[in-house]
Amino acid sequence: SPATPTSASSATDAASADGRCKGIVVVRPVVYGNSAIPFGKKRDEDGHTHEWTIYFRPYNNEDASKWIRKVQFKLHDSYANSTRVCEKPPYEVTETGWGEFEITIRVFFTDPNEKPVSIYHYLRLFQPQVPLGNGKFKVVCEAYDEIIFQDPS
Ligand SMILES: O=C(Nc1ccc(C(=O)N2CC(c3nccs3)C2)s1)[C@@H]1CCCN1
Repeated sequence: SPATPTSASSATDAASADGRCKGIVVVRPVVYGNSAIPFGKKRDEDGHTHEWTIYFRPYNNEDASKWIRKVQFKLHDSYANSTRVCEKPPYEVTETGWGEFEITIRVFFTDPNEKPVSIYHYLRLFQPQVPLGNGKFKVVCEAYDEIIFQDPS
């Protein structure tokens, strides 16, 4: 096979037969998690106690749609349409409920060579509290992570 460059002076130098850029690593910092606000009292019609939002976003304020094709949020099966799809930013779902459960976040990429990734977040309604300044509080439970693309297209 033709001699491959020992060091890629640029991504185009490192392109190989399959169109991937060998030796290139792209790191995408992300944040995912949920916020929640208590109603204050249980809602009579369904017993729900909180409004919450589950979200996935780039850590920096970039246009995520350049590398993210869509984001799916798989809620508990008791929710109608329990697989929610965001085709464009913001990648978030706001719902109401009374308890905590695991949500699967599945991220699909614009690069057809990249498989989707699944991220698991346990919805939190009670801790950690963040004061709103008016004697009330919200809950924010989120994590920083990085999506690593090895030899991207
Ligand atoms: O809480 C928990 N699981 C939950 C699953 C779903 C929950 C919820 O909040 N809701 C269902 C939804 C709807 N109600 C009516 C129509 S959809 C509102 S809570 C577990 C149990 C032990 C520890 N955590």
